[in-house]
Amino acid sequence: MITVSRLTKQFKTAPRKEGRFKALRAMLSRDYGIKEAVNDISFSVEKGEFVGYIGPNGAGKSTTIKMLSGILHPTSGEVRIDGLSPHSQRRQVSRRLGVLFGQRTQLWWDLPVRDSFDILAAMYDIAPTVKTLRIKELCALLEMDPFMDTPVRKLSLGQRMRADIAAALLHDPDILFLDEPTIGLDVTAKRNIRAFLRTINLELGKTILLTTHDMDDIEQLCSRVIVINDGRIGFDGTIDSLRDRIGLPTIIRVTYRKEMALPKDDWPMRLTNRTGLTLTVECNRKQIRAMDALRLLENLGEIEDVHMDEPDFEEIIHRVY
Ligand SMILES: Nc1ncnc2c1ncn2[C@@H]1O[C@H](COP(=O)(O)OP(=O)(O)OP(=O)(O)O)[C@@H](O)[C@H]1O
Repeated sequence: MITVSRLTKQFKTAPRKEGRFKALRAMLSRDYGIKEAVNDISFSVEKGEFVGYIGPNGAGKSTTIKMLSGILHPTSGEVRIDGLSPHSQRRQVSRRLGVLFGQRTQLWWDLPVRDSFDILAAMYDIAPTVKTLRIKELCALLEMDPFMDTPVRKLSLGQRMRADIAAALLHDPDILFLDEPTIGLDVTAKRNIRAFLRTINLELGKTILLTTHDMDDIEQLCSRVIVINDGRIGFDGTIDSLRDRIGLPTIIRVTYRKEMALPKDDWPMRLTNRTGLTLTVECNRKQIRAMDALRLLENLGEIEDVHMDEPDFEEIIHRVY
């Protein structure tokens, strides 16, 4: 559905510590620097996938999304959306694509939400009956009724984000590019938006590429994660395979009913603490499966309680960056 082949984007950058006009002259001459914002990346996304596209600040995420949606032209390489080029076949591609940049709104600031939707519907040539039905559905799903007649500038951030998501879905695209859809939202608003995105992915089969700095978004929504760092892809796979690759330990705390035996030296886990009848061990999922670890712990005595802490996802991502 989405194919990215050897995609590169270079930006010209003015030399530093130059005056304004010197910098301009440098841009026009050959005396400028080159920033490789995206450097030879390739990946493809199948229909119905929910992919997290993550990386530290300045890694090249927005630049990629802009090339994928036809806003920016690649320096080299190719993007295909359903076999079409987002740049040369922009109109056809835009019918299949919904794009959201969470930091900016695509709605008209001074107009009521309803009027913004009307303009967008006209731009996408949506028939009036279809438009009415779709707005009604989106209104119900995103609970927008209370603010449909409010000017966009008066909406809370959570309301504005819901209206923007509805705007991106108004023409019923199959593919969604979401750049920071939960930025700045409170816990409840985030939870509601995640639930909505999960529904449209699972029940309506929308293909979603999500850029976010919120690792809970990724962990709760994405079946696959692509990590970009300094313009290059550093990882592409499932969250579980990312956990395995980084290899942070799972921590298991076991409380026994009565005095237990202690592990032998050749144990495949590390005993980190013993307090009374409680043992804390670290095990690496690459070396031992959780079920096997529990079996070994059972051999030491009768277990009363088990607590298992998976490595923190933020910590895993921190190691990848
Ligand atoms: N128009 C431009 N001209 C010059 N450099 C640019 C331009 N746009 C982006 N860059 C540079 O390209 C790099 C990648 O930027 P991009 O906005 O894609 O990063 P990002 O991963 O989206 O970052 P963030 O998480 O902070 O939004 C950065 O170093 C940025 O400064």
